[in-house]
Amino acid sequence: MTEGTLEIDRISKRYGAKVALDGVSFDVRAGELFGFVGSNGAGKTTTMRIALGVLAADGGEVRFGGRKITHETRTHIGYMPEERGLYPKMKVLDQLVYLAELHGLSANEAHRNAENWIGRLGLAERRKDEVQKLSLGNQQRVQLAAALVHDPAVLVLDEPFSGLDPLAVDVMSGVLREKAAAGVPVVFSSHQLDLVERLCDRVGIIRSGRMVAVGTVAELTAGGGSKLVVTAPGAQPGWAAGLPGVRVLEEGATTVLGLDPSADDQAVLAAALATGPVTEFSRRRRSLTELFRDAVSDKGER
Ligand SMILES: Nc1ncnc2c1ncn2[C@@H]1O[C@H](COP(=O)(O)OP(=O)(O)OP(=O)(O)O)[C@@H](O)[C@H]1O
Repeated sequence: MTEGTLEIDRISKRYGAKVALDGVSFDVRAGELFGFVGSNGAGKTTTMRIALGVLAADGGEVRFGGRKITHETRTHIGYMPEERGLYPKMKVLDQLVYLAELHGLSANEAHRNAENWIGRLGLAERRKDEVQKLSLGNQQRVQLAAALVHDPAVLVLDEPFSGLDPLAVDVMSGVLREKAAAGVPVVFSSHQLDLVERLCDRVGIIRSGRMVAVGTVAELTAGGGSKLVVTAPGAQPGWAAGLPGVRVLEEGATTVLGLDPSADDQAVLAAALATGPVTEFSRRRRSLTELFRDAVSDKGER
């Protein structure tokens, strides 16, 4: 299957009277790692299940490479469900081989791929163990291997990082980046916003079944002014009060100032220098976490 963009186009879904998705659209481009974030119950799992085709949308369409996803193209998607879907009593290697064969690989290819991912994901010593006897983190590694074992053209992962230790997070991050670099559109949901900010090329924020922001982290955090961190050891409290477009957010050994887009940072530097030496003067843009709080504030989801 060739490279392409995964397009989620105006999908909607109701559960009875509850509107879970209301015209959700976003693209995950070939070679892109896309972070899908939103509060509990915002609609992430519903969107991903529809993208995979295990759940039917009431409206809208999902396309890959310009074509509507069909039963055949669906087998080219690697999916990691939130409710981990492994066979508890099956051994790790047997399970991966079985899943690869189910996706149409020959016995030889299935074995080769299964052993490859077992090695890559640090599961070599567990390959003959039943899945149910593994720790949760290792079960998750097997689940990732299960999503990858058939060489998918698209990866859709529901909270792949939850419950992983820092080393496993590094392994997972590396594998996802590598797949993206190989031209696979990769979308994953997560509540770990620092990780999403660090890892993803683009991010989409969903709130109550609607996309409220889509873009690179730099694009999304560019608006709304920025912060300046100033350390001027000789400064007296109130040194920055009254500077145009400047709000004092924190004052102490280090002062944190909120700057409106119109504020003149050089005037702030001059005011700081007027108090004596300045040992730190740096801009800090909004973090994804701050942006997220603003984007989803004032309403719970459930
Ligand atoms: N099978 C179902 N029947 C009825 N309502 C459902 C069903 N599945 C999900 N919902 C509702 O649809 C909304 C979206 O749920 P969804 O699981 O997609 O959210 P989510 O963003 O994945 O949440 P979380 O971060 O908690 O996993 C929620 O209000 C949820 O209660």
